[in-house]
Amino acid sequence: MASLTLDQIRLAPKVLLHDHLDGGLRPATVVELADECGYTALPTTDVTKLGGWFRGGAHSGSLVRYLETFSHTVAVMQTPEALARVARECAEDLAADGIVYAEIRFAPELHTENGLSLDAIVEAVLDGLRAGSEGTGLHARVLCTAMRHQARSLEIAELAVRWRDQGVVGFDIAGAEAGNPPTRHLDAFQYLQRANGHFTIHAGEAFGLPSIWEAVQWCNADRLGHGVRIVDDISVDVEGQASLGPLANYVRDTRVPLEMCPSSNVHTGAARSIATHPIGLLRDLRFRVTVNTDNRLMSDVTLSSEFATLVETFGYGWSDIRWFTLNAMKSAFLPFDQRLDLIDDVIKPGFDALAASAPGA
Ligand SMILES: O=c1[nH]cnc2c1ncn2[C@H]1C[C@H](O)[C@@H](CO)O1
Ligand SMILES: [Zn+2]
Repeated sequence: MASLTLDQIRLAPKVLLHDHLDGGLRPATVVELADECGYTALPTTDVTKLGGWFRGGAHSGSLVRYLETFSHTVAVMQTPEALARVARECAEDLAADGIVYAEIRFAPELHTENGLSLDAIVEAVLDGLRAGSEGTGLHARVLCTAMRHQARSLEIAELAVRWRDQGVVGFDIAGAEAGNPPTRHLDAFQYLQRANGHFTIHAGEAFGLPSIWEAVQWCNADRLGHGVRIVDDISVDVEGQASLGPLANYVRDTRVPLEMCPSSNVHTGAARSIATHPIGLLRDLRFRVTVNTDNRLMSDVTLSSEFATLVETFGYGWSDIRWFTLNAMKSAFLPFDQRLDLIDDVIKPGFDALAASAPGA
């Protein structure tokens, strides 16, 4: 049977849980905003070349080098207008890709260079997302990220709780993983638990099982950002029989959602290739796997292109994309009744209609 095309996948009602606002700018917007705010350190102001530069810098095989490219996007996101524009365009781009629910994350503490307050930063992003989603099928929400090498996580967790009824649905920590374990921010995670808040933790990307173990067993993370290194606790024998260690069993048994970002993992060196990416094994073993973009600009992906790559590599069809999508919607930090409404009224009917009209695989 013919495999699904990118255009077909674009039509599917998809869900995105892991996407960085400062990793998803349009190259033309970076150039225009740099011009407006007088930022002169861009490697080039040629839009095509700049897009290529971000890809080239990001595909370095090192998370630390990958993260260096963000200095340019963050530099041009220092006013309410710039933040709102980037957020509006983000929502427009996700809606155009057929996404019906998205959690967009960013680190407010990175946008204070001109003296903006953390609240003003969140407000501008929420305004932009609202404007870009209007009239589309997209429901956009925000996760406030704290940078794991800094010491503002409790403050950012409090910020997330302060804005929780206005579009912020959770918290995250990101940045260089090695040397900055999740327990460094235990007070923020404990505060969020007392406040009945939700959070995900980037763990098991550039560092292995100890990071995942801390995120799950010390910090009580609701979800794991990436979590690819959970495969280090799984062995597969010559007959293809998998056996799981205690942490892998725990993660699967308790249905901890894994926010997997295959292309980003290849670019940062967390996986050697898409074909050898643990997502294939983890999907077969029925972990609660979701598919995500991470950074659309740096990794040059959309959620649809990411699915198309998986279709090509693993031979996935509609039923697999639907499974990943339902996993993602079930794992969203949106209230249960709203998750259910999107599943019953949008996602299931959408996939049923597509499978009937374009049976592909
Ligand atoms: O994949 C990632 N791992 C760790 N940190 C990341 C990743 N992608 C983006 N970040 C960082 C860089 C951004 O400036 C920050 C907030 O979005 O999060
Ligand atoms: Zn990320």
